[in-house]
Amino acid sequence: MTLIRPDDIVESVRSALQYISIYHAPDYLERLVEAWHGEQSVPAKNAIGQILESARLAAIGRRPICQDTGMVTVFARLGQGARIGGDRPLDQLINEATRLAYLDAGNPLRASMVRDPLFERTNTRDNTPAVTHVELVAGETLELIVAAKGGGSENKARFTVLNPAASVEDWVVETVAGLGAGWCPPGVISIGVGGSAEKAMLLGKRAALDPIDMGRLLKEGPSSRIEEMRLDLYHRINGLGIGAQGLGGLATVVDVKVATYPTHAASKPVALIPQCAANRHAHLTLTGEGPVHLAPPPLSAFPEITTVAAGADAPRRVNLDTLTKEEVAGWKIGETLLLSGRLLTGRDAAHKRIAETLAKGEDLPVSLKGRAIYYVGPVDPVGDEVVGPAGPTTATRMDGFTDIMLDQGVLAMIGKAERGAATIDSIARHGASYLVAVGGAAVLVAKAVREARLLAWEDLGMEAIREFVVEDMPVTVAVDAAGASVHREGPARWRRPAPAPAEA
Ligand SMILES: O=C(O)C[C@H](O)C(=O)O
Repeated sequence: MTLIRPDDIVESVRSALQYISIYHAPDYLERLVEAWHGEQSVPAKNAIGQILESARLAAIGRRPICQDTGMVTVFARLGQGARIGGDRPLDQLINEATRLAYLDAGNPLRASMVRDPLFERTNTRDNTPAVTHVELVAGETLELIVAAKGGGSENKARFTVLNPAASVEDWVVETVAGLGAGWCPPGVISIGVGGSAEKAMLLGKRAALDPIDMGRLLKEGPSSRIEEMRLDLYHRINGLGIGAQGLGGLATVVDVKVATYPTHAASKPVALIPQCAANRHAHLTLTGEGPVHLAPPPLSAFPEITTVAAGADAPRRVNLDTLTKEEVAGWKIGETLLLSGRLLTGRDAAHKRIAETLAKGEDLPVSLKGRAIYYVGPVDPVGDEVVGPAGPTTATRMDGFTDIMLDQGVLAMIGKAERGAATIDSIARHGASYLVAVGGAAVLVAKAVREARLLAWEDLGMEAIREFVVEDMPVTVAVDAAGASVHREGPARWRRPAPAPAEA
């Protein structure tokens, strides 16, 4: 019987969490580079380029690839010939590892977990608890898959039970078409089919963490019906034209996974799990011989890409301190802007509190008139950093508050992913604009922040209101003052039929 020491589990998981926060998985990166080379849509290519540029900066600086350092999810397979020493349950050991990894003094990660999902939603401040799944298997080792799943992609998980004769492919393609871009494409779509409702979800979740092998499949062709289905879905989803960040383009997925399990004759449960550009996971096997540490990938795995054009193609520069409606009216969707000046920050919890404060007839702690607001929850800074990685959060969640914000005089909002129809109308009515930064390019965005200070509501943790002073922060105009939306027009322009199976 193998004895696995509890401290070895804590150390292995701690170190894996730090590792995956910093380094993109090389197999994902490889496909992303291919997607970048093949992308013909300029805004989408630029977005992929920013993710790649940011990935390299994260690896060099040993800082998180995304400000959303995720919810820790661990799949454990304990061999029945192995025993974990001590009397602390495995989930407690994993929580301890999470606490240590997220509070690491050299590379603190963002605490995103809230206790009590229904009411208070108070941040636990150390990103615990993790979500742990344990399976007992034959063997004498402990296998751990350690993942950190971002909230934006987790929010887009979907489940259905189809009739046995219905097409899984059609449901998947239709569902992805309606998901929007909050899951930060280009990424992986993972499908779990069969079992019971919860089994299908777990199949999909687990398969999302398998190695990316679509490059091989495209080259060699399918050798099973599942592989045929994966290729079909890959082409049909990319044919939707969603593209990187939903800006319209050729690359929406770099891989599609399908996992199955026997099911009831009356059922066809189907889970759809999107995996974002921060495709973080590590696979460890503990054999009883001490903790496992992963060797960092060589820097050559991270290509050098420069994304912001110079000279005649240089983007328009915008001074946020003197922003006017007249200036905003001149911006057109798809255009890149370089923002400089003072920028407010605020996301879900701050918006809710702003609405509650105004509803009570009280003054806000900061005037919103003429301001731009960035939907962000940054990582805490270390060393000489002004702010830690600080990419955008999904703007769609702020739609319900947009009228209130615009009525208060906000002129521009910055986030990621699409806005709803009513919000777009409201933006146009107010002569404002919605801009997008690239989700997954968090280190690159943070480099543009020259100063950061807390303005209000510190108790909201990473969701507090801050003021950034930015210099040349790159953004793309997503909704302009005339009410045009890049997330509507981009995908419509790049949508195309999937190639027939023989051409694929
Ligand atoms: O929480 C965040 O910073 C981002 C979130 O994962 C999102 O994609 O909306």
